Amino acid sequence: MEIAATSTVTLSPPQSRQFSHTFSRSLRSLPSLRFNLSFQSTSLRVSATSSMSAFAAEKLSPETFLDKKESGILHFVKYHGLGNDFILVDNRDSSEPKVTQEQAVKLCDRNFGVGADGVIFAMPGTNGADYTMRIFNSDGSEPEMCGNGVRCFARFIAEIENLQGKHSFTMHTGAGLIVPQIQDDGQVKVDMGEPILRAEDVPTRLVGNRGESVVAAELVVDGVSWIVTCVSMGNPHCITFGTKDGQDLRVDELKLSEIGPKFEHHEMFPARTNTEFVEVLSRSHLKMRVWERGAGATLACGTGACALVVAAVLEGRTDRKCTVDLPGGPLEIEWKEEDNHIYMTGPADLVFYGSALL
Ligand SMILES: N[C@@H](CCC[C@H](N)C(=O)O)C(=O)O
Repeated sequence: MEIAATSTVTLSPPQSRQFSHTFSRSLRSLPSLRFNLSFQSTSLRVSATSSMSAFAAEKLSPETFLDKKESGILHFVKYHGLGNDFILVDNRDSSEPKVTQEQAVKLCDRNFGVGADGVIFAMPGTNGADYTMRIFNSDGSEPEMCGNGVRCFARFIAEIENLQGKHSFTMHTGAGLIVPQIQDDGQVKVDMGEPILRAEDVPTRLVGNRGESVVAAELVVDGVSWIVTCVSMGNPHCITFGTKDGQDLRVDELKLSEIGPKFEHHEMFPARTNTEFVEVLSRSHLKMRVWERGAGATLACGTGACALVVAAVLEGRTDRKCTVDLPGGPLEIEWKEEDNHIYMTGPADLVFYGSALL
C-alpha cells in the first residue's frame, strides 16, 4: 500500500467520524476493488491545503494506478439524504449502468468498499423525461424507486450541470415520472406521484379488505399477529403501527434486525417488501424505523415516509400533512386531496468525490 497525501482536514462531529471512517477504509487493500479519494466537500466543510489521494493498492505506484484508468475507473460522488447514503454515478452518456450489480455490492460494503445503501445512475432521459434514474440496492437488487435517492439525484444533477438556485426537472424511474424541485434553501421538494393501493399491484398476497386495498389487516409474522397496511410508491411497503393485541409500537424498543428480515421475506410479499414500524406522536407527527428490502436497517427511507403517511390517513390516525421523524432526521410529507399526489420535502447533501478502480 502506498499513500501520497499532504493535507489538513478540519471537520466537526459527527461528519468527522464519517470522514475518517471512510478515509481509513480507503487505505485498505481490497481484493478486487480499489479506490482513490479526493475530497472537496463544502457540505462537510473540508479544507485541504493540498489535494489528497490515498492509493489502496497492493503493489501499484500512483503512476500505475493512474494507468489503470483505461481499464475501468469509476468516478463518483457520494451523497446522503438524512443518512440514507448513495454512490452517484454520472451515466448521462449511456443507457447501460457503468457498474454491474455485483460491483455495486462491493462498492456498498461498509468494511471492504466505499460504503453506501445503494448505487444510483443518472442516465439519459426516456419517455420524454429530462433524465432517467436507476438504482441498485446494497444487495445488488434493483428497486423501482427511491425517495431519498431522488433528492440526492436532483442535487447531483445541479452539481454536474452547474445549475444555481431554484430548479425543477423530470425524471423517469421504475415508478414512472417523478418531478423534483430544488428550493432556494437547498431542500428538495419531490412530486412522488400517486400511491398504489390495489393488493395485487403492491404486490401482496394479502386479500384486499377495503375494496382491493389492504388496510389494517392481520399478518402473522413469526407467530405474532401484526396489523399492517400495504402501499406501493412504485416499490412495495408494509406499514405497521402495532400488533393485534392493541399495543401501540414504541419504535425505539423494537428489535429491528430480528423482525425486519421476517417481514422482508414473508410469503405474503412476492417481490419482498420494505417495512415501516411507526409510532404516532400526534395527528401531524409520526416517528418511524425502517427495514429496507435489499438494504436492511437504514437511517431514512423517502418512499417509506410517503407510504406510511398514506397508511396513517387510511387508518384514520393522522391528517394528510405530517412531519415524519426518521432515525436520520425529519421529512415533510403531504398527501394532497386535489391531485392524489404525495409531496416529500427534505435535504440531500454531498459527502465527497471519489474514484474506484473496478
Ligand atoms: N431508501 C429508499 C428506498 C430504496 C429502495 C428500497 N430498498 C427497495 O428495494 O424498494 C428511499 O428513500 O425511498
